[in-house]
Amino acid sequence: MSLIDSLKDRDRVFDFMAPQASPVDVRHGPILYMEDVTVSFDGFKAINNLNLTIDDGELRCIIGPNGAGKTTMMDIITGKTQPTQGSVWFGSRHNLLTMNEPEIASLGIGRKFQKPTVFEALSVFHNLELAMAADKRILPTLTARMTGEIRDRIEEVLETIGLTALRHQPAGILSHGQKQWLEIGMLLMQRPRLLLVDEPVAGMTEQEMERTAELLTGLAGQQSVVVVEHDMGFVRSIARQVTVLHQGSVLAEGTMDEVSSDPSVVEVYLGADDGEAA
Ligand SMILES: Nc1ncnc2c1ncn2[C@@H]1O[C@H](COP(=O)(O)OP(=O)(O)OP(=O)(O)O)[C@@H](O)[C@H]1O
Repeated sequence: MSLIDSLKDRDRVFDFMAPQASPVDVRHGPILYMEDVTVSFDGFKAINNLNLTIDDGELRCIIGPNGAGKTTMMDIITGKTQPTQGSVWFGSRHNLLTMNEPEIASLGIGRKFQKPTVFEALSVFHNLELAMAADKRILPTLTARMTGEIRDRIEEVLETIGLTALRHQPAGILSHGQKQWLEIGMLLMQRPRLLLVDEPVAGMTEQEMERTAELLTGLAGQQSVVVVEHDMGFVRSIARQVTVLHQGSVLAEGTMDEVSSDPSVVEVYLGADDGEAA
């Protein structure tokens, strides 16, 4: 019995992961639009009048010192945190502030947390199959043809994440970097429109970082990708457009060269202990 067969009765467990159709309307504007967003924690503004737009297919890097509000910003987009004020739209149709986390995930917003959470005892292939099995558009009507399509999709994703040769290996034996790619692959199985990726290269070797740069730049275009990252070398290697957050607001936006020569950015980074923007 295949893993998908054995999971047929368990799909409810994965409700929060299962995307429906993705009717995101980007004909007249960006895929993500945040306007005047503020989040207060006991009076402290972790996000303060934040304005941010992400275009369809764009790869955007978000940088900023510790406590700048990067995680809170992602929590708002995914529905984990509700802002005190402002608006957040996914395309021109979906007001994310009226939706809960599972509804937002089902629109096609995937989030990759810093620590990989793959199923270590399962093979690389079965991890991807499991991610697809969460898709309720497929599960109730699973047929031989659909199973073939799932296999094709798994092959495609294996190729994208560079793990084809390791498909039958248990995920537990993968390196840290390979686990990160597998988890990105698990998100890709559901064809997200927007991927939020938190510190993807923390703990990676130089070689893994290079491969991750190729992977993320290759994904852009097919979906929008927002990367929060502290490693400035990595950001420089992938970023076309960089947004610098500071004290919950956008401090600067532009190419890496533009933001790293911006005096206000230099000042913020010189006053911080987690790296330089140059
Ligand atoms: N639930 C919460 N209650 C109170 N304060 C919070 C809460 N969540 C975040 N904060 C505060 O909000 C500010 C922004 O935090 P956030 O984690 O979003 O920053 P960050 O840019 O992701 O930082 P880092 O780079 O260190 O991960 C910080 O000062 C943090 O202490």
